[in-house]
Amino acid sequence: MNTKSSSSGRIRLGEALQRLLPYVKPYRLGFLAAIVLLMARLALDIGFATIQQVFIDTINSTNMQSLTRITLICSLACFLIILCLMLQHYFRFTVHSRMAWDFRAKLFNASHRLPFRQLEAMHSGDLTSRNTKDAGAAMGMISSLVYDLGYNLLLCLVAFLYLASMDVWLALLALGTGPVVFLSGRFFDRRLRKLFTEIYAQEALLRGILQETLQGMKVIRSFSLENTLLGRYAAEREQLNRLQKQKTLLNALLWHSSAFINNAVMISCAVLIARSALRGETSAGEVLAFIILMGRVQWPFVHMSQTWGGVQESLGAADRVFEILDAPREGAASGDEQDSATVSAAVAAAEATALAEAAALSIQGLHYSFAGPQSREGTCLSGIHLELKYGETVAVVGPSGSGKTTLVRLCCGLYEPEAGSITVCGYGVHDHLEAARRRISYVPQNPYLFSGSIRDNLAFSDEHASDEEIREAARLAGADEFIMRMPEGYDTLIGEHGSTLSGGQRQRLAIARAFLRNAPLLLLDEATSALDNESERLVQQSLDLLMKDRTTLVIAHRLSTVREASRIIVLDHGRIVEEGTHDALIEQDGLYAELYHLQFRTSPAEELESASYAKSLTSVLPA
Ligand SMILES: Nc1ncnc2c1ncn2[C@@H]1O[C@H](COP(=O)(O)OP(=O)(O)OP(=O)(O)O)[C@@H](O)[C@H]1O
Repeated sequence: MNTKSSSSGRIRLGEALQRLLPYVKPYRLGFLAAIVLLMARLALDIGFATIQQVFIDTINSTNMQSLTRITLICSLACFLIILCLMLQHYFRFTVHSRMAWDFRAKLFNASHRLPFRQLEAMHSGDLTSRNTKDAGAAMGMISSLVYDLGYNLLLCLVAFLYLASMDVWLALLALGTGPVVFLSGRFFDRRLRKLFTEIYAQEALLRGILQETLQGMKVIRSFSLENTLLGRYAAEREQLNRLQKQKTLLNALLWHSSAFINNAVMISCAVLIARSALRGETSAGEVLAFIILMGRVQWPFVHMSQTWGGVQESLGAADRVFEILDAPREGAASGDEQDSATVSAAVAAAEATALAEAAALSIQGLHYSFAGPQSREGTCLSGIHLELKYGETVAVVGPSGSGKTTLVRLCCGLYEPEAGSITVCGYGVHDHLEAARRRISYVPQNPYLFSGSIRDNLAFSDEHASDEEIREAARLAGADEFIMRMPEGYDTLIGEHGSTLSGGQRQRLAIARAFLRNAPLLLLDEATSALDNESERLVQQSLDLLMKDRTTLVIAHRLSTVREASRIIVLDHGRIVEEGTHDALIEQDGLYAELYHLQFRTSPAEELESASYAKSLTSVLPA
């Protein structure tokens, strides 16, 4: 997905309207109220010209009583116009704001359904911009077209008819030049729309830099990178300034060229009507009414020209928003909708059969490349065959970049295999994504915690879990003790990404989530982050308990894990190059033996410690 500019996916106005108008439905009463108030304002606007005509003629007639009456009517009209404007403003913007939030909700949903590869390719700042500012700007198209453009067209028509009743030729002159004003503005349309798309993309880029900078503040400070990042921000900001300067120039040209044509026509018409007044054919009041009405015929064209500029802006934003809404959904081929409809009975029955017949995890002929199906470059995994029987623990080892993480992500259905299939407890990840995912617990190296309470973070695994179940999961993960020591216990807020917790505590919360989920297949990426010895021991203890009686595919970084695994598979350049038990592979003296000496067996003392630790664990684990 192009994050810098999306000029390729340009949506037409008709199509955009067709897709945005349904959002009006829930708020149609407020929407209609704003239209009715607009019509009232229109009537008052036109009526005001007549009132002013009478006002001036009354001044000339020096009749004091009539003057008082017309002054009161004039004030009342002013008051009503202001009242209409206020109420209309209230309804218009309340409805717009609600529609924009509904639209954002739909976009948020679609963003969650984007294939993971697409998400990886986009900057989160860009996606945030599309979900917030761009969505609001795209929805702004409805109010611009209905309230601004629609109102101005009507005002122009009614004022023209009124004017024509006074002088048909001057009315035609005032009307005839209007389209020239409007069409002269269309000259800028294409450029404006492209510019707006570029501005939105550039703003998204800046938001991304800001977001990254704030999140990486610790690293930035410790490496003294402030100036580098500020420089980068300034360069991108400068580019945004350049684009905004171009936009301002174009808008100035658009608005003022139309205002110039408008003024020239107004002055010519005013001179003609003034000459008629000098000849005694028209009263002073009629001259004033004529000039006001002429303004009402002409000005809408200037205003429409500006509104049209705003519509181009909305279309620029809509291009970026619809790009997300129209992107393919993750697991589009999956039969989960039907699956979830019939989930309770049919799936439970199927599960019994699946459990009896299928392997916990079956990977057949798996091939995956980051460069896409047509490319031979960037092949990440190739010809992977692997079966995990229920209760088995298989360790995956391999040099950095050999494809271990990618393999786990494919099992979770985050990537779509180019060839081959993955089945979890009998459910194909491709065909039954949700069903397969419900049978997986994934414990990553760096668990992601949400800002909120500990309880909320744990309940993500099972929203129906009771407090007791949550506590039991935390107990099993060795987390209950430190949670209870916190001021608010399970209600303690843990800050953004769990920033108030230590690495070991975050790991144990991730393990507690897995206990709570209680899925038959555990995918585990062992933490390599520098945990201190005590934390590592506690985390290891919880993990061993979690793995007990579960089928586990583990990216192993610990000696104890590889030793205890029923099988070890060794990945190299995306292929399984060795497979067997620890002892068999050591004897084979291939890549595993090499890795073992380099990666796992750092010192004989450590090996000894690890072996005795493994022994001690068996005594603490429940039978
Ligand atoms: N999102 C991505 N886009 C393109 N290439 C990627 C992406 N993620 C990983 N790769 C590439 O795929 C290969 C395998 O990466 P992977 O993360 O699966 O390796 P790994 O064995 O888990 O490595 P490590 O042990 O260092 O974590 C690497 O060459 C990596 O550069």
